[in-house]
Amino acid sequence: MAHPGAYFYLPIRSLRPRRAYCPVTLRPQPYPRISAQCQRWQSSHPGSAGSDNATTHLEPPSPDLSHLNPAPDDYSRFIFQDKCQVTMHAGAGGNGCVSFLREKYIEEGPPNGGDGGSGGGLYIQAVEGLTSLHKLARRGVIRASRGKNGQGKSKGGKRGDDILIQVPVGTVVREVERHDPVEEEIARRRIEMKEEARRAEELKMAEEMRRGEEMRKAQEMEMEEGLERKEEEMENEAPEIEEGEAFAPIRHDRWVLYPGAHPSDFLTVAFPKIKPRRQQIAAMEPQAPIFLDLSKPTEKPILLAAGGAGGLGNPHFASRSMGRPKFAARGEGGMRLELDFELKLLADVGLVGKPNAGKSTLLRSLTNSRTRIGNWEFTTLSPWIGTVVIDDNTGRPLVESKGKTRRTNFTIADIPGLVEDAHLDRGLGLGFLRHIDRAGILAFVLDLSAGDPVQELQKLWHELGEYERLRDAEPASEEPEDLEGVIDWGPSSSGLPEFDRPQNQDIELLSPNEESVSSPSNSHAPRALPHLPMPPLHTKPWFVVATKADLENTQDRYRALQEYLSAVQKGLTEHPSGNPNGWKERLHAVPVSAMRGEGVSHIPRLVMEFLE
Ligand SMILES: Nc1nc2c(ncn2[C@@H]2O[C@H](COP(=O)(O)OP(=O)(O)OP(=O)(O)O)[C@@H](O)[C@H]2O)c(=O)[nH]1
Ligand SMILES: [Mg+2]
Repeated sequence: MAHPGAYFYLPIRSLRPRRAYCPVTLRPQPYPRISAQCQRWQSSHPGSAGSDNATTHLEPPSPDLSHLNPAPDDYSRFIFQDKCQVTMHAGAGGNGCVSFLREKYIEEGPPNGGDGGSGGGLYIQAVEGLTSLHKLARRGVIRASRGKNGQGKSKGGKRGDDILIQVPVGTVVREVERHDPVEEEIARRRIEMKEEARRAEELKMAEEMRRGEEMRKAQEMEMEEGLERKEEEMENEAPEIEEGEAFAPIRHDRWVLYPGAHPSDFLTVAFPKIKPRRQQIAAMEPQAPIFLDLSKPTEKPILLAAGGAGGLGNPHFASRSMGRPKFAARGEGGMRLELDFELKLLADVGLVGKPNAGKSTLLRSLTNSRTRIGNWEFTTLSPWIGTVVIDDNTGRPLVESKGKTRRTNFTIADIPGLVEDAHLDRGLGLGFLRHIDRAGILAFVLDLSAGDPVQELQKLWHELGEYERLRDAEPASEEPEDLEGVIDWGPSSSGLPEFDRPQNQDIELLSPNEESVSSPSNSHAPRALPHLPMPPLHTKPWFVVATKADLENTQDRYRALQEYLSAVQKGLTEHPSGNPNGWKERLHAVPVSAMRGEGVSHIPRLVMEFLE
């Protein structure tokens, strides 16, 4: 036990209770205006913003609001990419092995070369939690590994490792180009067989003509010199050599030769005509050309391209006439795919507003994002995606989900500010209007302190409408004039491809008479992909976030905005987009002070209503 005298030496400061850090005392100004507006909004929307327990969960007392009004250098860099093209290679199959059993007293054992391992496949999966394609874009070329070669003693080669690429939900994958060695080999064989059939036909005709000629000559001779002389002539004729029977040069791209063999050993070897092979799993590949609309998370990875089949070892070629074949098959090559990835759904909610409206501050107050905030226009120069976690990762949802799919979070995109005539590429260009196009729900962020919010809303809708008009007119003007040789294809309406390729289609040898199957997959010219079809902007659910409600003279403006929206909803006023079919089921204007973090808790509730 310490001596009571010891306390005498302690500094007096340490004995005093520490004063808790309290932002309220640091910023003593009350904000009665926003609180009053929020309360009114709550009472008018009892379902969505009541004073139930969930509110207290959603809006825990924030001890520190400095992150909502940060210093100019307090932000992080957000790398974002919504489009990219990637070249992907499936692994080639390993080669078969040429080997023979060697044992004591067995001089020339039977063949025992193992088969090569199959190459690694390419898989894709859409997962939640990813928001950008920049990681994929950085990889550029992706290769699955090759299967290992077979070995002696009938040891098969190890199969190559598969590659799984993960993309954000809402990604659309389209094929730009493909190079399929198996398909090419099939096409080459088809040409060869046609050529052979043509040559056989020619020989047959030549033979018939020769026979006819001989008959004619014989008759003449019979008449002129007699039968004896004709027989003499026929004996002197050269023996028939069928061109088709000549041995073709060895195809080293298809065969592995026994290293111990001499090239002359193969002069009389007739290499079997084996069909190009595919792995069984290749039947699961989506139909070419690939079009995948990954609008939902995919539980199981989807196969894009199976690796090449492994080559067969030499025992496969043993026959009665050739007991010890000194060759084995090489593995089939892997497919090369050039794929275009595009985010069709950037985020569940897109923040649309003029520069300096307070979009980034709103995103900061809703999420943990560290987007840049500044009191000047174009603080945000590229989209930022934030995730609103609605179950706090505790398993107990803060917003009760009524739908079957229990969502635990949703994403919000902070998009650079929209200026007047943005559709004419003013401001930060048309690029970010494309991002607005890719948001599921539009949240119009209106600065109540900046002027008439109704007018502002109408201007924003006008820009969107003009952009939409240009966007829809674009494909026609971009159509290439010369369409010859371009293979036209339309994305499947069902989104996900149908896995209906017959199992044995790939290993079937086509008869020479068969017409060549159109193979759009093998067209080598890269195709200009058409624009992704997007739903019309005016049909998307939308709501208004009336921000900076803590400032002076904002109450009347908010009231006017509310009246305007209820008139639109009732059909008394034209939809701000000017389109009679514009979405106006449930129009809300949520007053918030993003900088104070007040009123923002209603937004997750509202968004969840829309999402369900
Ligand atoms: N008083 C008040 N000021 C706010 C509020 N929200 C944002 N601001 C201020 O408004 C200014 C602009 O905020 P930002 O969030 O950067 O605006 P923005 O819409 O992202 O602007 P851009 O990125 O340029 O398009 C900053 O100085 C913020 O502090 C608010 O609710 N109340
Ligand atoms: Mg911003």
